[in-house]
Amino acid sequence: MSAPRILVLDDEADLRELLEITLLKMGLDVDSAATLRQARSLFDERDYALVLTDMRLPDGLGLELVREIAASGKGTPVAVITAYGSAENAVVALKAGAFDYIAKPVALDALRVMVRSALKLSEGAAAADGGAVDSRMIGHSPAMQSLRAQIARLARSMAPISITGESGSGKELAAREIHAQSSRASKPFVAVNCGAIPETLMEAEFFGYRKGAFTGAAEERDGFFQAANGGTLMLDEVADLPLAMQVKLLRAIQERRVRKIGATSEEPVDVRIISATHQDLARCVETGKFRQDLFYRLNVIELALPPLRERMDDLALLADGILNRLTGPGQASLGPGVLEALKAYSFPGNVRELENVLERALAFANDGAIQVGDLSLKAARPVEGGRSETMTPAVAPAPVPPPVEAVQAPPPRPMAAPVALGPAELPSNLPEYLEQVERDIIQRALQQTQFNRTQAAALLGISVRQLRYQMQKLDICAPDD
Ligand SMILES: Nc1ncnc2c1ncn2[C@@H]1O[C@H](COP(=O)(O)OP(=O)(O)OP(=O)(O)O)[C@@H](O)[C@H]1O
Repeated sequence: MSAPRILVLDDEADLRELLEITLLKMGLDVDSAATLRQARSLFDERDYALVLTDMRLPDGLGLELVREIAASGKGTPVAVITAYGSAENAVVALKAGAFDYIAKPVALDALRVMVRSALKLSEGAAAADGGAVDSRMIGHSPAMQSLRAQIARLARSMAPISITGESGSGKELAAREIHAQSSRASKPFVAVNCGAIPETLMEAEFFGYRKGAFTGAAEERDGFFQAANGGTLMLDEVADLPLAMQVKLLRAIQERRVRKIGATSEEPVDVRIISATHQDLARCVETGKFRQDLFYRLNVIELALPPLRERMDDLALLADGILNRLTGPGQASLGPGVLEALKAYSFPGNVRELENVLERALAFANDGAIQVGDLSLKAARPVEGGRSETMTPAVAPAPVPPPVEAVQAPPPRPMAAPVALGPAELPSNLPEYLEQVERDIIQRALQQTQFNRTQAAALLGISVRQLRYQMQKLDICAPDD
């Protein structure tokens, strides 16, 4: 079998030669061109495993070739070579359908990594992995079909993706799916909840540290970037990143290099970034909470997940899939009227809430047959500012109590409500009293939101990080802890 063939398009003879030699040494065949015209005619004649093009050419822009190849339907990955510091060009090329980019001066180690990644795509390795991916993503609604098609397309590129969608709508699941269908599938997928890391630990967590870099650094440790090397790093709740960390992250993404705390040199990292948030990032930029340059970098391609209430056609399939996962195939079922009751509910907590509702209902159900009375659907309440008006009216909780002999619901978590004080009364121990009040309020918010920390934090007007910190301090556990 002949070696994969690469098309190199660059008008600088020196750089073209360097690229040719590097690729030949990798055992690949190379054709090269110095103008767009030559490249077009070569591309029409042959199939390439990768096209590598400079941006500025004597007879036009490399971007034109990117667009033409994307429209050709051949599925050939194209990577662009951008001038040093012209991050904007890279973003434009990625948006136009480029698979990846590499900045001048071309670092040969990074070039090799990129080429190998492109080859995996061309060899169909990704298709083999991706096609047979054991997908957990359920749904046949038009919204889900379009989402699947977008995921398949995005999996073939290195472009940073920003996933938006309400809490529990499946943002992390979609990110995992993109990774699983990509040429990076055999490498790690690392998901980081940016809202859960204390600010003081952020740099160490993201970039790692050398032994002795600070008090307590007894061993050298990798950060998230090193852990995700070769794979995908998902930055969940990215809007919660403090501004100082945003600067460092932008640098790491742009340079594709990170420096461990205490290290004197940087190390290259090959990581695809997927970010997610349930907040409006553009709005965060307007209010100065999020850096515009980082927003621009992360938001190259946006993937919007529909809320569950906008794809109720999927409800039966989803319920089936969730019940199968919880009890095993065919062990649980929905009784008369249950699906209708679920469909009439607005699911502010989306698929996660559906999972919780079904799990709880199962605890009440006889022999796995869930009845309307086993569902306890909450009155809808606003999830975040401004969202509530889009919700459909909620169903009142069904009045039928579970039969006495039914499986007992899990015992409620102990809630030490604070002792109410009379108007003239003072607590004998103020810190203890305040702790009790705080614990009681946090527990109530968590129970109201079925332990969805993001929603509970929003209800209480604090960040998820603050909520996690308080939960830890007050020793409040969620069922999934
Ligand atoms: N289409 C789907 N099919 C099956 N399960 C799904 C689907 N979408 C979401 N889920 C499930 O719902 C739960 C929540 O999904 P996920 O964690 O991906 O949501 P999220 O949007 O990232 O939530 P958050 O905003 O709180 O981080 C998970 O258990 C996930 O497996």
